[in-house]
This record gives sequence, C-alpha cells and structure tokens, in this order.
Amino acid sequence: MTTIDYSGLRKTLKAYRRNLTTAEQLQASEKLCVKLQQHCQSQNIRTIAGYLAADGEISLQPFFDWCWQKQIKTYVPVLHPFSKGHLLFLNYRADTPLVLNRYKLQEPILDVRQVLAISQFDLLIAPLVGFDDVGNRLGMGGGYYDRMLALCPPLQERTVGVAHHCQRVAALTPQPWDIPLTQIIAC
Ligand SMILES: Nc1nc2c(c(=O)[nH]1)N(C=O)[C@@H](CNc1ccc(C(=O)N[C@@H](CCC(=O)O)C(=O)O)cc1)CN2
Ligand SMILES: Nc1ncnc2c1ncn2[C@@H]1O[C@H](COP(=O)(O)OP(=O)(O)OP(=O)(O)O)[C@@H](O)[C@H]1O
Repeated sequence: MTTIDYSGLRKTLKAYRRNLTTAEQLQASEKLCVKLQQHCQSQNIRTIAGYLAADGEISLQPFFDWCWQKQIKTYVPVLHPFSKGHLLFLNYRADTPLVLNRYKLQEPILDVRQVLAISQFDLLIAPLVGFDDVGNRLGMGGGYYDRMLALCPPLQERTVGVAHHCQRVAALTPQPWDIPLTQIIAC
C-alpha cells in the first residue's frame, strides 16, 4: 500500500485561502451562510457541529449568528484532553469563553456539561483544506474527522464539507482510512 504525502499540497492550498482578501473572505462566508440556511430549512436541523475558522478557513460566523436567532444550537471542536486524535464538541454561543489549543486554534474552555455526543448532531460541518469533485477531502492532517466519521457511520450522511472555491483540486487519491463526503459546499 502506498500512502501519499499531501503535506506540500496542504501548504499550497492553505496559502491560497490565506491570500484571499478580507472582502473575498466576507463574501464567501455570507454565501456559505445562505447555502447552509437553505440546507437547514429543507430539514429539521436543531443541533450543529461546526468549527471556529482560522488561517483563512471559510468563516461560519454569519451562519452561527443566524442559528442563534433561530434557536439552533451550535457546537465547535475541542481537542480531547487525553484521547489522542479525538475531538469533543462543546456548545458555542456568543459569550462562550475561548482559549487557544496547541495548534493555536480557538476552542471553548473544556466544561463537560457543555459536551454533546457526536451521534446527537443533525449536521456536521467539516472544514476542508482541499477537495475534489467526487467528495474526497484533505483535512489538516490530524485524521480527526476521519476517525470521528468511522466511529459514527450514521453521521456520514449528515456531514457537509465546506471550503473556498480555490481549495478545489482536480483529483485526490483517497487513503485507505479516508471517508469521502457526499456533500461539499464551496463558495
Ligand atoms: N478551525 C478548525 N478547527 C479544527 C480543525 C480544523 O480543521 N479547523 N480540525 C480538523 O481536523 C481539528 C484540529 N486539527 C488539526 C490537525 C493538524 C494540525 C496541524 O497543525 N498539523 C501539522 C501537520 C500537518 C501536516 O501533516 O501537513 C502542522 O500543520 O504543522 C492542526 C489542526 C479540530 N479543530
Ligand atoms: N479511522 C481512523 N483510525 C485510526 N487512524 C486514522 C483514522 N483515520 C485517519 N487516521 C490517521 O490519521 C492520520 C492523518 O490522516 P489524514 O492525513 O487523512 O488527515 P486529514 O483527513 O487530512 O485530517 P482531518 O480528518 O483531521 O481533517 C493518518 O496517519 C491516519 O493513519
């Protein structure tokens, strides 16, 4: 079995999204917000697992604001304190206190009362570094989302990958552990 080294491609794609202007970032996050709203309205979505954007990632903030107006509960990832390679999802609201984790990503301060099991989410929004037209995805390289989707197969069809257009590549070769996405929104 050959494993492919995607670290160079990851760097390139991260640089593309980092180079978007503030206006392009804002426009993309607002377009994404509209598309995610349509997705939520076509189904009865009450609990969402998203993420706090960093390093040029497409922002979910306009969408979170809409969710809060609609009483839809939003959750974001926290690195598991002792189960390496795993994430917890904690409730996220406008007043949630945040800290930087070891990847310098913002996350809520760990409070077990705010954790929701991944099987409970109506929608999982997965941040992408790269994607192709058949749903193969490239993440940050930690395997966090693949591990989570492998542990909870019903979540696979409730997962939507999101990215900027500039993160699309012609073809990614899936690795044996990769779980392709059935839905990707690129703005
Ligand atoms: N905003 C946001 N939060 C998120 C994720 C994400 O993609 N975006 N994650 C999604 O999983 C998890 C964090 N995953 C991460 C995985 C690896 C690295 C990282 O820095 N990796 C090394 C090596 C990368 C490589 O092999 O190329 C590095 O960049 O130095 C950072 C975050 C949870 N939170
Ligand atoms: N289901 C799994 N069980 C155990 N290890 C896994 C699983 N999925 C992925 N991994 C491991 O995680 C590592 C990183 O995987 P990969 O490069 O595909 O990450 P990624 O998909 O880019 O990141 P992420 O899922 O965090 O967005 C690989 O070395 C792989 O062996």
